[in-house]
Amino acid sequence: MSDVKAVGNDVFKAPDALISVDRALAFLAGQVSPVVGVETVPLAEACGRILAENVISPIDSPPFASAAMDGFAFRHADLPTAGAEATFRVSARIAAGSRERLTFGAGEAARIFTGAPVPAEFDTVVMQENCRVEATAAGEVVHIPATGTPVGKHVRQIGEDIRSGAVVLRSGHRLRPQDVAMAATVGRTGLAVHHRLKVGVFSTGDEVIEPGQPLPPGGIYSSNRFSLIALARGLGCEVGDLGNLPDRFDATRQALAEASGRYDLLITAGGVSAGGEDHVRPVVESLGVIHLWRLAIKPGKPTALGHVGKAAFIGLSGYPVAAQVTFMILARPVILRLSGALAEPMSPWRFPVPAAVDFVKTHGRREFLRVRLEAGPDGRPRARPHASQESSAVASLVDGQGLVEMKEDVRFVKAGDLVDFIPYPTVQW
Ligand SMILES: Nc1nc2c(c(=O)[nH]1)N[C@H]1C(S)=C(S)[C@@H](COP(=O)(O)OP(=O)(O)OC[C@H]3O[C@@H](n4cnc5c(N)ncnc54)[C@H](O)[C@@H]3O)O[C@H]1N2
Ligand code: MOO
Repeated sequence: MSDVKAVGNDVFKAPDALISVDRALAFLAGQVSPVVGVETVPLAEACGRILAENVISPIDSPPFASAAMDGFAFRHADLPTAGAEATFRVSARIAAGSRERLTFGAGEAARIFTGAPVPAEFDTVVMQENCRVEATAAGEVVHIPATGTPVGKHVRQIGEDIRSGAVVLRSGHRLRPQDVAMAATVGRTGLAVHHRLKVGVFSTGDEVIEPGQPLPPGGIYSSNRFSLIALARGLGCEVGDLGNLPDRFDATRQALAEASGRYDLLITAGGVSAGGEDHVRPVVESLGVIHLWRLAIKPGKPTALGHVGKAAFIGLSGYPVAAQVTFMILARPVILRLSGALAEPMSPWRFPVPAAVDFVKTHGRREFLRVRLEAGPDGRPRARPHASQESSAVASLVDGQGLVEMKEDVRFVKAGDLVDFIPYPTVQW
């Protein structure tokens, strides 16, 4: 995020006004730009990284006309227009990798194998299963049916997949296994990619206890750092676990100020709502700026976005479900844009799925329900909301496969109506 005035200044005048998710995303799309440098990595290390160059193919692919099947290469014009089959003399054997320059006369064919170069005189390959080979005194011959193998069949033409000079991968793209394979296909050994975004993650709260410690009265085991660190790593970030902040202004201020010099983005969970012990937002305001705070989203209303010094800042709700859902919807595009992944959409893809039951919503926030997909009567998946939609109900996330988005103005969805389903992230997302 660049150092801009808060877009939501006007809404702060009305204490109950919330910023819509669309408005927040539009603001982020306009303001967040890459902050990370570029390095070259070997192809084997490139998956999951964000490309920082357009990759242009210097070659045609396939680089030569090649056989797509094991069989016989021949000149289609040598087939008779009448009669059941034609007989060709098999005058060569061409294996994949062959570099021999062979010449052929009329009525000749070549035994050829998948991936082998098709000689210039030939234009067609017939599968070996479809012809008859015969050993004669004059050598091997092959009988090829006159019909059933059209001209050009089973020959992969030069440049059929990729033309020399074509852009095969675009800058800003997050590299998947198939993309790395594409780079190799055009001969690359390394790629220019963005440095990994450095993300520091804090949890907050005096009640928050590390797993492994005895649970005191009023204590709760910390889960947020585990989910948020995993989610950020899944987006390719280099993540620092910065521990838990106590509910004290000074300690929070010192920790955020110190971390802001070492990370591109700081993420906190908890301490951003309106209570007297919620110090995170006042601390960020004292060190930098809050661009957006209080969104019309459920769960995760108190989410805050801003800057601490040069570091971008995202303050998520402490409620575990709210923290994870708002990460998926709001932190994800911020991280991708800061990381240089400009080709990624701001919002995750949604897929229409029928509702298994009636869905009711009683508020005007955009809601993300945790749902389980179950097989409907037609065998197709349909979405059933988890029994508890509380922001604290970790089981609601564990139990299902994704979220259903209910827009601000939607109050009721009938069983069988299509709803927008967003799958949960997997290890890399
Ligand atoms: N008067 C108001 N109260 C609240 C409002 C409001 O508008 N006015 N908003 C509510 C909403 S909505 C949410 S969401 C929460 C968010 O509050 P915070 O972001 O300040 O989060 P905390 O209060 O620190 O924590 C909430 C909840 O989550 C537990 N928690 C915190 N950290 C962890 C952790 N690392 N692992 C597991 N659980 C954690 C914490 O103990 C609390 O129970 O505010 C409402 N209040
Ligand atoms: O926005 Mo909160 O997560 O509803 O409790």
